[in-house]
Amino acid sequence: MSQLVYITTEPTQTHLETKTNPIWIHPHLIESTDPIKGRQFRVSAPIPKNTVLLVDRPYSIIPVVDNPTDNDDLICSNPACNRRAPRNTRKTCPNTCLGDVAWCGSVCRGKDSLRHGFECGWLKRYAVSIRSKYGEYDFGMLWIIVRLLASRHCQRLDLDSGLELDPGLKCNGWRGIESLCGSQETWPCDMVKSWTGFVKRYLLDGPLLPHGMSAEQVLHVICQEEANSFGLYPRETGRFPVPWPVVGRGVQYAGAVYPTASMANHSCWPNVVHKADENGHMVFTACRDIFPGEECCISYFDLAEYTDLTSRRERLRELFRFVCRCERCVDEEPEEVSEWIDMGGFMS
Ligand SMILES: C[S@@+](CC[C@H](N)C(=O)[O-])C[C@H]1O[C@@H](n2cnc3c(N)ncnc32)[C@H](O)[C@@H]1O
Repeated sequence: MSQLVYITTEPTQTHLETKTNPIWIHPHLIESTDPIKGRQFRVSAPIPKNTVLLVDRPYSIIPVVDNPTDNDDLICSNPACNRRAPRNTRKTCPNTCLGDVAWCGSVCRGKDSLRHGFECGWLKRYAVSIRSKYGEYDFGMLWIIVRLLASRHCQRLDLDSGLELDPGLKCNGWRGIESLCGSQETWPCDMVKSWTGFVKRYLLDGPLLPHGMSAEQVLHVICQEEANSFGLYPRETGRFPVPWPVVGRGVQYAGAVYPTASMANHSCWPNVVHKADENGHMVFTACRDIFPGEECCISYFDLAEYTDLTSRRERLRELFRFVCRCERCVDEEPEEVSEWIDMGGFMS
């Protein structure tokens, strides 16, 4: 059922540093489909430990920091940069739309003017009130959606946003966003209802947000974003067995949607670790030797924090609403639970 999709050259330092190169995929990384998990990555030939398997750039990325004015972790808003914007050298929005919006310098601010122009009025009008009314999580979710729409806007105008489509890569650009899993059926009715309200209040097509999509389409994008977005942390996620002494992945500094990296399924015994580089590009690295035909999985959470089967499954249920069917969980589960899940039951 698997097909070879990606043929690329070997990664080079120059490639990893190039901002216009949308993504890099190891030639032995292939896409296939699993009847339960959906799309997945597999390898077609042996992959030695420590090999870089994927470098993907975000289609939408937002900073996630407390007190942006005091924080050196704020990222540059220019998608072609996304480096840290230290407080003493950063440039802010002349329209003072939001303290979390910054650029590492005036060159990046100038290059990002079209993309930021799409979000600026919306942020100025709604950011403070959404934050105070609904809190940081919902504000972040809505801002990621606005930034997805902003990237789509730039891509449609065919401007040099650094997000241009490569015809050989079906997961890149807005087409990649459209291919993400997640729909109204994935999420409980009360969440979908609340998101429907958000769309009507804050995300409708209009002069403030000229995206040309219907409310139903925007709601679908939220359902996809919630099933696929990544938190960015200063240290890698997914080493197992957990090294001793335990070193956590650190404090989240950004949230992002990666069209290709989103194809990776979760395992509680992952063979791939993931971490964003200094440009916010998501890098997948083999954390052990991987054999031909094996699935490549990352961990969606910090394995040092959730150790037993129940807490791991509960975490995934909370975050993504699925029952983990990775090798480790299936091995650890009592037989009657396994039969119940196979019959379509859901763990509560
Ligand atoms: C980020 S997407 C991964 C790619 C996805 N399989 C696809 O088809 O696009 C996350 C979704 O994949 C599925 N998934 C990922 N890991 C899984 C696992 N360990 N067990 C069961 N389903 C899994 C769940 O449906 C989850 O909501």
